[in-house]
Amino acid sequence: MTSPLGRLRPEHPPVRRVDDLAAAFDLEVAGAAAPGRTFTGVTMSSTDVEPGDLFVAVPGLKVHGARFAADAAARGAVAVLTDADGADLVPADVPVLLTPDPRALAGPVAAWALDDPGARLVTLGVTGTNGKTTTTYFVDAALRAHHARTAVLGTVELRIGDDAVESPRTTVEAPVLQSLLALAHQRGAGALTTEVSSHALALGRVRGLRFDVVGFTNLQRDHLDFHGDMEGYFRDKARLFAPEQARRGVVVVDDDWGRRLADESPIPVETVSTHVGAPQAADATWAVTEADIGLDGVGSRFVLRGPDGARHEAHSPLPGLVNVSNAALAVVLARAAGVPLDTAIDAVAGARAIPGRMERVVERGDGWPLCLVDYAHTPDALVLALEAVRPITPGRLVLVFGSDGDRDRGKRPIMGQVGARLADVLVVTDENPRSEDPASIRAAILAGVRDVRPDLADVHEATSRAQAIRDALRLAGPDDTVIVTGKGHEPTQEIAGVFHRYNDRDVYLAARTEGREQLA
Ligand SMILES: CC(=O)N[C@H]1[C@@H](OP(=O)(O)OP(=O)(O)OC[C@H]2O[C@@H](n3ccc(=O)[nH]c3=O)[C@H](O)[C@@H]2O)O[C@H](CO)[C@@H](O)[C@@H]1O[C@H](C)C(=O)N[C@@H](C)C(=O)N[C@H](CCC(=O)O)C(=O)O
Ligand SMILES: Nc1ncnc2c1ncn2[C@@H]1O[C@H](COP(=O)(O)OP(=O)(O)OP(=O)(O)O)[C@@H](O)[C@H]1O
Repeated sequence: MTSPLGRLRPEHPPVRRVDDLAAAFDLEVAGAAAPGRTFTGVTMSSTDVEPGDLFVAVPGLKVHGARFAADAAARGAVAVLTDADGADLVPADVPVLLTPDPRALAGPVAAWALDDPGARLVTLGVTGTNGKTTTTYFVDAALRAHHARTAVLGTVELRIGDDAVESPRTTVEAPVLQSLLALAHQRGAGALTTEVSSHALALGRVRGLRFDVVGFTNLQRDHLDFHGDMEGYFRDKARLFAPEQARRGVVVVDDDWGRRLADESPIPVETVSTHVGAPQAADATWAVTEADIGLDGVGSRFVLRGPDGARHEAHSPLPGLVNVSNAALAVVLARAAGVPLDTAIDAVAGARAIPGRMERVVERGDGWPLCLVDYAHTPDALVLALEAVRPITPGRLVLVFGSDGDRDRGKRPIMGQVGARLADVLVVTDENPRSEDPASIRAAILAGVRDVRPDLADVHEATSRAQAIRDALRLAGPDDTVIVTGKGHEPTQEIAGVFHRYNDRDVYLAARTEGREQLA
């Protein structure tokens, strides 16, 4: 992708005085005097500093950002906001604003500097372990049907209207979020939706923005290295449902965590039950009361019962029951954000493909199998993905997969077992080996495959991911489905510390352009 969003900053930002900032946030000014000094931007990373910026130096998990204050000043930073430890590291000629917790203040200060851009458009945030990306794209589809232009931020990309850049992470740092809100407003967007990761909530990346509506998908075991235990993980997620962070919320109550969040939420919430026949459906504000998985592979039909008891026919445009959950949540979120219900239902039904999320890259026909890309990179997600694809596969299900290096080793044989149990033909290959030996990762996966399929029938191994996809296409017939999982939209593959440009979708498309006879 090129960079049509430029520097991710608004044009002609307001000019702010450093001493006005100090007065507004009751900050002590140390170091060099600041009278008359002005700033026009805020950043937390010295490498992103532009002339005229305020540099927010936070105590990091690895290093104190103030170590880079001299670098920031050399690039044109006019003042530094930091804590007492950081202040000692700032060059004497640079004004310092002191706060005990600079990370917590980064968002509010950036919002103040840009005249609170979040208040000028409708804002939505989606959190939860799984389904954030999918739900934000469904919500965005509904918002697009109601606003002339929208923005969507998350793991896949940072998009305003039709301009997009690759995203550095699921939720950008607080000053970047505020800049994007201002830029989106400047470019005529009426609404912005962002994924909100648990890391973002723990590290204050959405502070300073009060969302109009926030949503919760589900909570499953993940990221416990960072949050400590499930209780800590839940507490961090629940921060999004605080009065200073959001006006109202929508919570999927399919799991115990969602029910607890709805019970304890200090902001008003609507609840959504998405499992047909679940006991909580009776008390939920909204409930999915019927769901038929579409056998055409295009998605599912479902019925959403509203708070007044009315039944609404709706559709999820992606396969699998999880996407009925995501679509139901998206419809209710969009309605809470002001989109008429019927408009939201129609727009979600027609949502366009989400990069790397059950993405149909090549349609079945002309001798080609149906070719999909999905981001499933955990055993649970792989089960869901393969179960969703089975009903739309008249022939054999061909799976191309691997597992990440330098990450959870325990899941590798489990991924192998899942693949061997639920797919017919396996091509085991590499994901992002990072610093590990790719062959030993594949061997760990194959050990799991062997537990289920000791003779390794229809099991193949490929040392290059692109070759693995081509092998799968060669093995697949027109009634088969090929699904490549694990990397989704990712534009690179990390091998031995080097990021190589690589994308699963591109490999499918290149093969189709070359023609089936060239696949050998
Ligand atoms: C665990 C975690 O989230 N760490 C975040 C944290 O890093 P840190 O505290 O270790 O920062 P540090 O490296 O010690 O540096 C301290 C400060 O010095 C600054 N610095 C550093 C070097 C330099 O040259 N100049 C400079 O100014 C840094 O910008 C930082 O502000 O603060 C940094 C900046 O504030 C973040 O960039 C960094 O995110 C890292 C890159 C990251 O990968 N985070 C992942 C885990 C993450 O946030 N993931 C979630 C999604 C999770 C999911 O659902 O899958 C996400 O939202 O993407
Ligand atoms: N509602 C859901 N419940 C459980 N699993 C889901 C749900 N929605 C999607 N998934 C599975 O999780 C995987 C990731 O989906 P998605 O990218 O939408 O989630 P995410 O929360 O954005 O995750 P990530 O932050 O890793 O991108 C998909 O491959 C899908 O198989």
